[in-house]
Amino acid sequence: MASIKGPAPAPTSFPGAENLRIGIVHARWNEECITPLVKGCVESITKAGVKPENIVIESVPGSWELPFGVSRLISASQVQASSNVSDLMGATSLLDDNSKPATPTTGSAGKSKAALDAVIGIGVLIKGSTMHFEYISESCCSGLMRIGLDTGVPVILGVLTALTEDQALERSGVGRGANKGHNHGLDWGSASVEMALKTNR
Ligand SMILES: O=Nc1c(NC[C@H](O)[C@H](O)[C@H](O)CO)[nH]c(=O)[nH]c1=O
Repeated sequence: MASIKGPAPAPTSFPGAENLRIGIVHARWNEECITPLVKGCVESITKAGVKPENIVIESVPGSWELPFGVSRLISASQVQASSNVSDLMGATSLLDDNSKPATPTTGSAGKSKAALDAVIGIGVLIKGSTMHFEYISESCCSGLMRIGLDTGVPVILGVLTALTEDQALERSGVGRGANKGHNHGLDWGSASVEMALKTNR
């Protein structure tokens, strides 16, 4: 019997997307999954009509740091929008020499002055032999939820909590077998644009 699981098709048009500014903060663990997930996310955000220069990509060491990184990026973009600071993150940038994002930052963070309209937190957690996975997963997901509710800026959950490497690879669209799976980054990108437009009404 075919599975009933899965998202309903995303909207096919996103009027107003050309005015949006979207942030992506991704962890740097399990980059064989992170890289396609970030690329899929950027692909669906630009396909929805967001200008590439309005997509800001930052990276953090791991999923534990995602809530802090997302929170920091949102507040920095709001400061920039209100005070026209030239560099999005200033001296305390999340992005430094040894933390280049999985894909080059498509946006030029210092150029656009609007605050971020939505942010996606992307991480890949793979169960190991200890309880580390459970504690990071719960803290990361509840932290990201809280930031969205506290700030009013939609925060999209882009965290894979996989029990096996194959689960993670397949949900990144790069499965090892004949079934490459589905790149969930595509869904996260569409969700960020939809939620940003719902919030900007
Ligand atoms: O342990 N496994 C993982 C992990 N650990 C690091 C953690 O997120 C954090 O960066 C460090 O504890 C430092 O604070 N981070 C991930 O994104 N995925 C994992 O699968």
